[in-house]
Amino acid sequence: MSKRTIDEVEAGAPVVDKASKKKSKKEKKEKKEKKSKDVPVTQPEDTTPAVEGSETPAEEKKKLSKEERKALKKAAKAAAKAATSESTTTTPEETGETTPATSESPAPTLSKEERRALKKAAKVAKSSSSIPATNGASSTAKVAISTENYTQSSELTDVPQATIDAYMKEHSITITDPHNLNFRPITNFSYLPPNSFDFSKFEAPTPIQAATWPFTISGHDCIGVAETGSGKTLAFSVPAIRHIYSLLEKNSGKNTKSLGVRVVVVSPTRELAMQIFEVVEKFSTEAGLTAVCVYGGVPKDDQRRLLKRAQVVVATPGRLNDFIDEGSADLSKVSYIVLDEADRMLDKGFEDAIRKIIGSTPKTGRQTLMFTATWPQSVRELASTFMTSPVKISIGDRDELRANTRIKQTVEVIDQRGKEQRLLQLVKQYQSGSSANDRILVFCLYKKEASRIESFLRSRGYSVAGIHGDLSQVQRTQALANFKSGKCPLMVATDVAARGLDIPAVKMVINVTFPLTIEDYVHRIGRTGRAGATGIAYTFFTEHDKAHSGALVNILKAANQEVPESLLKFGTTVKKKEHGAYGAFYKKTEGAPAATKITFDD
Ligand SMILES: Nc1ncnc2c1ncn2[C@@H]1O[C@H](COP(=O)(O)OP(=O)(O)OP(=O)(O)O)[C@@H](O)[C@H]1O
Repeated sequence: MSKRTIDEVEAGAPVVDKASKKKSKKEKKEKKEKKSKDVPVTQPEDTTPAVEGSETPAEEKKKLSKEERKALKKAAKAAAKAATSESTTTTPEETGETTPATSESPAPTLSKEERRALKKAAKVAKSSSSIPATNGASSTAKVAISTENYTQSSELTDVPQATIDAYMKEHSITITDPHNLNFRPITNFSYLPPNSFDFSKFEAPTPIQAATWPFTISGHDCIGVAETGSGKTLAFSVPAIRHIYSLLEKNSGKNTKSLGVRVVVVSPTRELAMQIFEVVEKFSTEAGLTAVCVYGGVPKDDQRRLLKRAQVVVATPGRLNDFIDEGSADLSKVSYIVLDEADRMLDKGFEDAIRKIIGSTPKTGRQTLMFTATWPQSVRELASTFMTSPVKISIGDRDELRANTRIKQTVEVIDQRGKEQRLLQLVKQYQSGSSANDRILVFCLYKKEASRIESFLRSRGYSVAGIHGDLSQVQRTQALANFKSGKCPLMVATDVAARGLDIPAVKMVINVTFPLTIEDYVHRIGRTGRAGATGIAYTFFTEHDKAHSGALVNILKAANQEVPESLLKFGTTVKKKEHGAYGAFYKKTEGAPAATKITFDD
């Protein structure tokens, strides 16, 4: 439990009866003799947990002498100043946004009186019997939370702590929070701050939405890791729109057009960018905002024109950088940036493009979010260089690579030459009779291979859609639309379709050739079993893929799937994945603050 701070005390320490006041006086005298030089650790300045039924700050201050109040004020100022000067996230004057100071801020140098007042205030707070643990996830009493951009709803505060604990445990939610905030998960849409979002088609927020929203809405950097198909898009889209709302509130009088681009979401593929855009555009339009999707393979003119008046941009890195280079994209006011499929975006192939995009946004006053289903060690160090004291939230044990457990995985060790016939058998078996229109997604590794498999299936009478890099964007978009609508329930794709695509009711994924990385395997099979559904995945494994056998065995075991003997024969050693710049091992940043890690796994 973190120490209570001056902010918390000012925000509302509880009523103190005479007896405790007397005791407090006595303790104060004893402490005074000890002359301790310690100063309580400061909390982030926008974190002001108030205790239910507590006093107002003014009432609380009455309990201190005039000099003590004065010293207290001075101490608070000094603490705030020290915290602000340490924090790398500063407030853009224009928006007046929150500046989350970090718990790593050093204790300021205080005078003797200030220290005394601070101690007294801390003691007054401590002497109350109704002070809960300050960590919302594990405390035993109700805590009302209020920060500049987020106030926990009173209904959520009223939820019994046992219910919150049960929710955290049921969904294996792990929050690593360097700020020691006490946010409860937003387990019901009605607990969100007032908004005009239409959530009517959903019952409740998914765990990644529930757990990240308080942190993202309140303006903190955040890494969200949750299984494929778990609703990460809404997890970052809802706070994105709220972010602009709060900018508008703070800039009342300004119209939306003069805001410029404030929100950027970057995605690794064009199709995923378009899919995210569909979600974001709906919310943006409802809020009277303009969103634009910027991606390659299509003419630039329309995108360029929309960029001039957009507040929200969803983009693939290449095209966005083109626009930055030609001066059509001004990212100098961006204050909310999301890397979706963050580990892919930080991978070698995209790293430079991402550096350039992030480098075009303001260094300070920017909220940076990263979302993914896979979070390999190899990218964590690099990620931290783009973020300020991020809160890390994972659903399930995601420090180790995990596949969605609702997907039934079957691995068949096979001879290279037998792949086509086995593929045909499976398609026949799963697309027959009443299941004739069930969607099957077939993954290949290479574009040429995808074309060949597509032709092969077509030659056997199947209507097949294809999506890979050798096709024009128009062909790709059409193929995906046909697959989504069910017009063409069989699609052959390369890894361009592996990540993020949310295609309704894909019954089965077949990996004809194993992907380049084990993370891609998890993403590929994650095209099925989405939003709580079940799914099936078949993977052909050959001698050529043996470097992946150990990692694949681990994935299968962790998801309680059968591990074939024939796969074990290839060995169980897992090769560490390396990042060119950071090597195979993630090294903790020297001097980083110890974060609070709350794990609810059994
Ligand atoms: N609260 C909710 N309740 C039920 N379904 C939801 C909820 N939020 C989102 N969904 C649906 O869940 C599906 C998957 O969501 P989404 O595509 O955001 O998953 P994801 O976590 O980003 O997956 P991936 O890791 O594959 O990118 C979508 O169809 C979306 O509409």
